Amino acid sequence: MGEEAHASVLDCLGEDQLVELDSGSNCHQTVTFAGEKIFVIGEFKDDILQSCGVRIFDKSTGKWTIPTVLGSKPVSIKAHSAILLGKDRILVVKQNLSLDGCAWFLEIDTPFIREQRSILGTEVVAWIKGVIEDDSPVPIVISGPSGVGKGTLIMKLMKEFPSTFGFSVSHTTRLPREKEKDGVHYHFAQRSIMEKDIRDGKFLEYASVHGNLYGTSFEAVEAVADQGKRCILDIDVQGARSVRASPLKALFIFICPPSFEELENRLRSRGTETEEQVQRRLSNAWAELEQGKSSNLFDHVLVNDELEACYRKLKKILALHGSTEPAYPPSPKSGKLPVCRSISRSDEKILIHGKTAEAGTRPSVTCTVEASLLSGGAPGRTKGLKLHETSSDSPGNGLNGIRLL
Ligand SMILES: Nc1nc2c(ncn2[C@@H]2O[C@H](COP(=O)(O)OP(=O)(O)O)[C@@H](O)[C@H]2O)c(=O)[nH]1
Ligand SMILES: Nc1ncnc2c1ncn2[C@@H]1O[C@H](COP(=O)(O)OP(=O)(O)O)[C@@H](O)[C@H]1O
Repeated sequence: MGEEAHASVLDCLGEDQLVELDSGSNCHQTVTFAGEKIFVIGEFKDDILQSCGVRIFDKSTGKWTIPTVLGSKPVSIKAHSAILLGKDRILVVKQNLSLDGCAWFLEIDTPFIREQRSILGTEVVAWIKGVIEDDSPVPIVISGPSGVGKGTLIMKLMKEFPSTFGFSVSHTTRLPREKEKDGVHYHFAQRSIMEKDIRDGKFLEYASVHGNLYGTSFEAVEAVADQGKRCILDIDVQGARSVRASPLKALFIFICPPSFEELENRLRSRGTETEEQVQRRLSNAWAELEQGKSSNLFDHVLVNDELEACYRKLKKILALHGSTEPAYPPSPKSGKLPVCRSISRSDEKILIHGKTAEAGTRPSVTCTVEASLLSGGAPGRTKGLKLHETSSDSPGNGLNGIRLL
């Protein structure tokens, strides 16, 4: 950060909690006060990529720090407003016109940040993207022992309903099988790189399965949602448990074999594993079957005996009739958020003062955010932004109520 910007920040000390360095619609940096620290968010001339950056000024030491930034950050954050929520995170609202990607959270002192600070020995912050919650059907988690037919059932579903379902492409450290393609079946990764990405908060869940590391990145799930499709995750029981514990709502389905002998037959006849690997998968299958059938983790347990019969049951659970692709409610992501001008606070509510894009239709709009509803979450984990219409005077673009969950 240049001397000029330093001076501007220091000039702001003692003023209100939120101070915009460059006032007006082209504000490039905001300053948020959090105890002894001051967080400057925006684009900095000295950042090579000119992407969104964070600088911290510590009043007690009088020093500036460039923190380690975790989570995927907003690509550009030229015009935005920011406000401190509680003591541990900053809400950043970009002046996007589209609802998707307009709201971000910067974690500054959550338990996760404190832990990372002590591990890394540096200042740490983490970005979380706010996502618009809509009424789209939730992702589907499919688990079951190796060789039970998960992949076969998922393939059938995606073939019959190509516009409805999308596969979450996991990362794995295992070697590709003959017909597997990188980026399609899995992202085949080096262990050290995958472990670093896990540390950097890029994974929704991960687990060590049959001696290899497997994980679902946030990006994998978001890529499917961005295509407007319902996401299918093929993950093991440990992964299913992690997803259950995460804010991602999902439907959990466990697939069982008709017998252990049949599972062994299928695994061997698939011919993709060495004898040693088959043995390992079979011995893990006992525990997986035990957990899958006895825990309350799964919403449905399906026995994959005769393939077509099992597939029909799966379609029934997913409310699919015949081969007609279901018509899902339109996503509000295409809606318009009033251009955010500034944010303020009133009791437990955060008010986002905006202007609509179409000049003359509605000169100013205020969105209300329930501050009390903001809590928890790991870095990279998305938060729900619930939109509700609060005004009936402009039905066309009346998305002027925001609730953050
Ligand atoms: N936790 C977790 N498990 C995964 C993920 N991707 C795949 N798995 C599970 O890892 C196990 C082994 O997968 P794979 O090597 O493809 O063998 P297969 O199940 O026999 O086809 C299966 O139980 C998968 O469901 C993931 O991203 N996370
Ligand atoms: N209901 C079924 N009856 C007989 N064979 C099946 C059935 N379902 C799947 N298979 C076969 O079993 C093998 C393992 O299935 P796969 O889908 O790869 O399992 P998973 O993904 O659970 O490891 C494959 O060769 C597949 O064709």
